[in-house]
Amino acid sequence: MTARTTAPPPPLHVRDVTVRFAGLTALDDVSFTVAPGSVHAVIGPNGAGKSTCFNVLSGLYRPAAGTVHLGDTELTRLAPHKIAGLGVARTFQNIVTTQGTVADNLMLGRHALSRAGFTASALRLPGARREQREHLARARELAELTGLAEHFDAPVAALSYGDRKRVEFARALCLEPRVLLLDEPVAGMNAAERVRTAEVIRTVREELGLSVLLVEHDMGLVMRLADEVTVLDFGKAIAHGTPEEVQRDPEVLRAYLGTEADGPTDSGEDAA
Ligand SMILES: Nc1ncnc2c1ncn2[C@@H]1O[C@H](COP(=O)(O)OP(=O)(O)OP(=O)(O)O)[C@@H](O)[C@H]1O
Repeated sequence: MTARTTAPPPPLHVRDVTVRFAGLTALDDVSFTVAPGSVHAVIGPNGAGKSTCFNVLSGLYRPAAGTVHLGDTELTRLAPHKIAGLGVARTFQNIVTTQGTVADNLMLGRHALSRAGFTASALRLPGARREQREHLARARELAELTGLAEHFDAPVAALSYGDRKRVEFARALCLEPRVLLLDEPVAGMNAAERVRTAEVIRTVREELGLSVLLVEHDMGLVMRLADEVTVLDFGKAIAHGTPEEVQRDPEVLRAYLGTEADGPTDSGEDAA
């Protein structure tokens, strides 16, 4: 029994967000909405503002203007741990765990949800022990869902790169998010690992009913997985729509260097 959420997640609204670094406008009045339970991708050429957008959503950057809301709750300018606590969890592009076992890493994710205090856990009081067992059972379920069950007690350092990246993914899921932000989830993976990760993302969305917002350069993954795509270019949102719509959008083709051949097309050898 993996499903936890009974109600669909609230929509995530990004409204008129602007971020400036000295003279550079990294995000310029960007708006989009991640619909409940959807997979929404943010794409764009290098330097378009995708990471900046993620950093605003997860509380690492404060926008000069604009707001982010999860349903009616405003997230703008909250600290990252508060945003995570409100149900928006993220993975990082370049952080891949090498310490401890898979179980240890997933339990770190559960730690934020722990009701028993540190002292009660350290003293192994009965309530804390029960809670610990429940968290471990849930961590095991999420390891199964992300294809890591057979490695649950294995040291992370012994896993393949793709499996290690999925440990990060599973750890974010351990926060029981309603919206999951995935920053280049298949970056650096080989073709087989990309296919596997795409399947896992699809399964997780279906089983847990959460919304997924992803930044990804692998257009095969984006085109097959996303319900909706927002295209950024030089900090502006130049297109929104289904993968098919944005692939045909002349503005998008121009942003990806002018011709259809250079555009965000699916090469056919990518994920899923
Ligand atoms: N901390 C920062 N200080 C100054 N400029 C920054 C900072 N972070 C990003 N930028 C600039 O803001 C713009 C948007 O960068 P961002 O990293 O968001 O783009 P991106 O779409 O994620 O690019 P990539 O696909 O290459 O990762 C770029 O011109 C970048 O150089």
